[in-house]
Amino acid sequence: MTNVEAALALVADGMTLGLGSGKASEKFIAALGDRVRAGLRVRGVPTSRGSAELAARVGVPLVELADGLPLDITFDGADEVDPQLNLLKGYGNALVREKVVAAASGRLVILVGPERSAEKLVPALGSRGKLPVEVVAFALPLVADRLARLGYPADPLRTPGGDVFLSDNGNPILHARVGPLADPGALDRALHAVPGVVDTGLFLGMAERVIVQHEDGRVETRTR
Ligand SMILES: O=C(CO)[C@H](O)[C@H](O)COP(=O)(O)O
Repeated sequence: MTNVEAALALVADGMTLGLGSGKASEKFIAALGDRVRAGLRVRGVPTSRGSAELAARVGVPLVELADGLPLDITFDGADEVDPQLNLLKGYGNALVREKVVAAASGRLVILVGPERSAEKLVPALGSRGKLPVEVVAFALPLVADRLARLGYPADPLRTPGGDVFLSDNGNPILHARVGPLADPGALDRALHAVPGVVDTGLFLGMAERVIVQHEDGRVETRTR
């Protein structure tokens, strides 16, 4: 059994599902498409243009968030998972829509691995060194300055051509250089207090379970 198969076992006919972004989510969406073509009736709310395109290609019916509320389960990936199942997300730049869709769901189930699973299971969030923060373009200098004062220098993500990258929401994303965070909740609150911050990659107290596929193929489910 793979972590995707373990996740699919949670899906029932008639559910409305949040569809995450990134490689783990893409595997889930592709496998969900197989089930839909075999007769499963579900609807999906995508968290990025990429997930929407893949879901449409594999035959998963999509609905707008307004027509999907309340969602039953969101399946997504993560960049870091701490022992309490707090998450750091957004290396794939879909953090705002991912957090909105997760918050609109009764349950958030996270798929990790097999790629980089050992690296992603961290003792403290921030261990991989990067925290994405989406901001309103006008506020970029202010938020970068506040981050630097907090001890986390940050630069906007750029395209290969050197332009400031814009998310699906049309906003820049600052990548703050962080280390293991002693109090991620305090940092999240401090950042949300800065005008122009749209959201951070800290998903605290949101995940119900994390289904890890270790590099040796073993599947482990962690619940909160
Ligand atoms: O937060 C995300 C995108 O914004 C992804 O869920 C996260 O980056 C994990 O992606 P992958 O499954 O490709 O490792």
